[in-house]
Amino acid sequence: MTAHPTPPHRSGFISFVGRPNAGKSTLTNALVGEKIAIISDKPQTTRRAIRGIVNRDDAQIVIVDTPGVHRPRTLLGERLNDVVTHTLAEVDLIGFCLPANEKIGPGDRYIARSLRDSTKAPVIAIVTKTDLGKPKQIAEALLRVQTLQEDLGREFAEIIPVSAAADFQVDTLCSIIAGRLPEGPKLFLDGERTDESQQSLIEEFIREAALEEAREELPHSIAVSVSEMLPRDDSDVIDVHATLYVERSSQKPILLGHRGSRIKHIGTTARKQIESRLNMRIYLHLHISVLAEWQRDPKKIDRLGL
Ligand SMILES: Nc1nc2c(ncn2[C@@H]2O[C@H](COP(=O)(O)OP(=O)(O)OP(=O)(O)O)[C@@H](O)[C@H]2O)c(=O)[nH]1
Repeated sequence: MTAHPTPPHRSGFISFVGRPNAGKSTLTNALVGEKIAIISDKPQTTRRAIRGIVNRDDAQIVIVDTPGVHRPRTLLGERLNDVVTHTLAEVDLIGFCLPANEKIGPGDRYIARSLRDSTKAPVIAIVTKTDLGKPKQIAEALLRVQTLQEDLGREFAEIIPVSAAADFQVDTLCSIIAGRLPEGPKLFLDGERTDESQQSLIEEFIREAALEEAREELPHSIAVSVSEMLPRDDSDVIDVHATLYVERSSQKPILLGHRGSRIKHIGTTARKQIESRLNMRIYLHLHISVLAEWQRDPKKIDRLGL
């Protein structure tokens, strides 16, 4: 009997791109197995590159979840696009997410051309949300995807249908990604799932809770900044002070709710998420402040660390 040689360990970075709502965050979470990127029904909720790490016996996959590439309309949009281009130039692999239940549009072609211009990394076409389509539609979607190769300027390394929601082919995708990373040792220690700072994660969780509450009224106008995290002397509780920024004073009461009921609810939801995900005990002090037109002002964006 001949012993099989152990396959080499691989490690590297992958970034998922795709237009808003393509399912990038959900896929990241399905692969990493923990809620790290924030998810929302509203597009453009992912504001910064968040890394999730998948540790396997044969590979370590570091996922850099980028905001959707899109034509910038505001300064914040431009910054997000800068982050994206910067990130794309440095990754080993790209996963281009294309929802099975939607036609390929100008947005997808724009992304394909951005990829052509900004990276030489292999691109895997991932047809997402297959649970939303019939087999015939999925087959058609897989064919349609190939037309993007013209804009991409090269062939896709793979084309694979997945559903993060129905856990269809997520493991297969994981193996494909692992197999395409360069040989190398682990880049992050075991047990580490994200290198995003605790504070940023806390901000993301609060923002997600606020979006859940005020989805209809304030789709994009909420930013969150943690100002202080103070450990208590007499217990392991940490007092976290955070501010939710809205753009207009008329938006303040929306977040406050009747007698502060909404902000209270946001606080409870966020605290529970933070405590269970980050394994810490906190007391959350939430404040609401108006930062007028923060999306268009570079100084204000800097203040929020975006
Ligand atoms: N049915 C179904 N819905 C999905 C699946 N993946 C994602 N979704 C939903 O699609 C919506 C968008 O998913 P996200 O993961 O936030 O998409 P995204 O590409 O990260 O979006 P942005 O952050 O806006 O760029 C959410 O409502 C998800 O619940 C899936 O496999 N099946």
